[in-house]
Amino acid sequence: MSLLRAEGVAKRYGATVALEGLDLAIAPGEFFALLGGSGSGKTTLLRLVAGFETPDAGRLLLEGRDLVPLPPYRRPVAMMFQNYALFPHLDVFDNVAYGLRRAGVPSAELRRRVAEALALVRLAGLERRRPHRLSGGQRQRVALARSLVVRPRLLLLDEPLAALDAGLREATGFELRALQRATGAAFVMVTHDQAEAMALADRIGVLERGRLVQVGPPREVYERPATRFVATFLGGANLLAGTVRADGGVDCAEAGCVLRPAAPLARPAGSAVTLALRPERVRMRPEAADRAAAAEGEGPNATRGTVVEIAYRGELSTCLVRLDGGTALRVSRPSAEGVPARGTRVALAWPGEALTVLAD
Ligand SMILES: Nc1ncnc2c1ncn2[C@@H]1O[C@H](COP(=O)(O)OP(=O)(O)OP(=O)(O)O)[C@@H](O)[C@H]1O
Repeated sequence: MSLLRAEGVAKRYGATVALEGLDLAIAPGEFFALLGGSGSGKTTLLRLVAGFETPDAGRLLLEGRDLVPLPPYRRPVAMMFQNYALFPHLDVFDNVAYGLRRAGVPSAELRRRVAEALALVRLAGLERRRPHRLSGGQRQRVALARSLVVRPRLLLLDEPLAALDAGLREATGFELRALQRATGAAFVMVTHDQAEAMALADRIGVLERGRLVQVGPPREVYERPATRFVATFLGGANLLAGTVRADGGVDCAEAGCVLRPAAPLARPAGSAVTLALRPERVRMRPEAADRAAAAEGEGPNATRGTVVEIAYRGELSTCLVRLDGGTALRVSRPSAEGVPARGTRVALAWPGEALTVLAD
């Protein structure tokens, strides 16, 4: 049985539709990432589940029980806010103990559970510090301890890593995963960072203007995006528009070749279609390098162009290749393999399974 079920959940603020008929099921112990651009409704969904807002329509069930009539503190749900929302006048111990005191937990048990939570986030020894004397990473861990000490079945995290610097973010991400495994709670994390969502989550849900447009494991969502938005939001796919041929291929003037996906398209000849092509799936060779390259730029799924820009991104470099038809294609490859210089004529080719047909 799923831990949390959202059925047809809708929320608007005046004329603004924040969420529209949203259906979602979260499994016990799952790490789920809600991914979407600014204003897509991510925080609204968390606030509805936590009980800080009421849905206009639809149902929210936790283990089959209706959550909506319950006040926030009666829900087996904790929320960690983006700015951590620590009490500045309370020290670490009292910040973490807050929820237990409110629930009337006796003091011996309270001390034991706070110690346990602080050990879990590796903050033992800092009990008497106030938040302003902690680093950003330590504050984040106090906020986590405060959320976990109440032993929620579900922890909601709003951009938990956003306030940390890049170096700390990856390490903290690993810690979040380890904490999630250790506690067995389901985590639902909101983020606008696709790399973070893919690295941490068991499943990703992509929100676009209040609608969940795709839900699935990171690899599936990345490799088989359902819509243009998902294709470009996750990893910046190339979008190629064309017309379906009678043989199931696609005439694509902008690519300057016929596109041939792994399976022929079952759409009427002449219909318009858009396909996604991931930058890292495109092979690229200098045009005159050898005979193989001369053949590589011809036939289906192959074209030619000129490297016009190169962006070095550490592990990967992305080249912008201006095709002879005028369109620019993004092509990335491991920096260690070397990248052709700007101005180099290149032959490009890709396998049929690198093409994904989009719904819109
Ligand atoms: N209290 C409110 N009053 C009016 N409009 C609101 C309120 N809260 C959210 N909205 C609107 O609802 C929509 C969804 O907002 P939400 O905060 O859920 O987005 P988000 O995906 O979390 O965005 P961000 O990444 O920028 O935090 C936005 O258009 C926002 O302006």
